[in-house]
Amino acid sequence: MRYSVKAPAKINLSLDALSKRPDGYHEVAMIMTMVDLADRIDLTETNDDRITVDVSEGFVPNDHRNLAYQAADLLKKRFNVKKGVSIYITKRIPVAAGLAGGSSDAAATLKGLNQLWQLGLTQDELAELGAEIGSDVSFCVYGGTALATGRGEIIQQIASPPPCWVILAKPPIGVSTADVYKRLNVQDVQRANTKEMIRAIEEQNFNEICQNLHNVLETVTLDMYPEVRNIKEQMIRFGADGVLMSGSGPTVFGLVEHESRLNRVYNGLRGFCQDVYAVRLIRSSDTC
Ligand SMILES: C[C@@](CO)(OP(=O)(O)O)[C@H](O)COP(=O)(O)OP(=O)(O)OC[C@H]1O[C@@H](n2ccc(N)nc2=O)[C@H](O)[C@@H]1O
Ligand SMILES: Nc1ncnc2c1ncn2[C@@H]1O[C@H](COP(=O)(O)OP(=O)(O)O)[C@@H](O)[C@H]1O
Repeated sequence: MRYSVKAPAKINLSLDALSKRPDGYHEVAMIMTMVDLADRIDLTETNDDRITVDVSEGFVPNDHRNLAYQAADLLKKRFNVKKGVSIYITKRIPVAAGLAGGSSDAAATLKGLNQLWQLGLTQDELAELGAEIGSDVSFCVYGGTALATGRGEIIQQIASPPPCWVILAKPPIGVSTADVYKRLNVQDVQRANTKEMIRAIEEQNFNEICQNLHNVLETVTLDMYPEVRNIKEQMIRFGADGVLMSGSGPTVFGLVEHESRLNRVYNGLRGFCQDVYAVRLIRSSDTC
């Protein structure tokens, strides 16, 4: 038996870190939404009670360190599954980019194995299991657009933003999420306007969404990597309507309302960056 699942990338339209928790994580308030740049997870049931992982890109681990492996291992142990699975990951999402590629692969594996092994788990149960793998996995189980709080695992789904293009530009650096959070001083950052961002999305007000783009982790990553600051400046220079770094970076995204401006922004960024993508927001009514 085989089962294939798409694993879309996410961008953070707003990311606030409110405090440092006793467990070492940060209390966050984030608005996240999916774009149609996705990995593909192919799951093939085996009878040898083993989990194997192969990845189309060599620099992603294919053992217990892979988040898709961890998702399969969690389900096998928690539900005493004796069958095995061969996992093939076709990577399209840049790695260590602030786009939750690994987290989305884990979420897609949870959803796919729930079907393949007929576990009968609900989406909420899968999201709860996902939180044991990583803070972004719960959101990736639900998809759509959501307010994420706690360490990122408490999900309240909200309306989809109005349709627009998204230019993603990832400079050739890998950023450690842990390192960025470690360097963050939550007392010393300008708060994000989370409520205003939610209202702008619910009112489908594209200009207000662009005005309320805010990511407190930029203060760390832009100081560590000036090339990220430069990409932001170029995105604005070539005419994106709204610009922000996604997650812990280094990917910068530009929101573009009208397709007529898309090529100028895309081609402009290609002059500064190899990894540039023109993608669309996935509205929750879209199939994925
Ligand atoms: C920054 C964000 C924004 O969406 O995404 P990415 O940039 O990774 O895509 C997320 O908060 C990343 O989520 P995720 O990548 O799943 O983080 P985890 O694996 O759970 O944690 C990695 C490390 O980041 C730090 N961490 C993570 C989440 C959080 N709320 N506070 C933290 O301090 C911790 O040091 C933790 O050990
Ligand atoms: N399925 C996976 N895809 C990508 N990276 C993975 C995966 N499993 C584990 N990793 C590891 O996770 C880190 C990057 O995770 P990723 O989700 O791509 O970045 P980010 O958290 O910045 O969005 C890398 O160190 C990579 O080796």
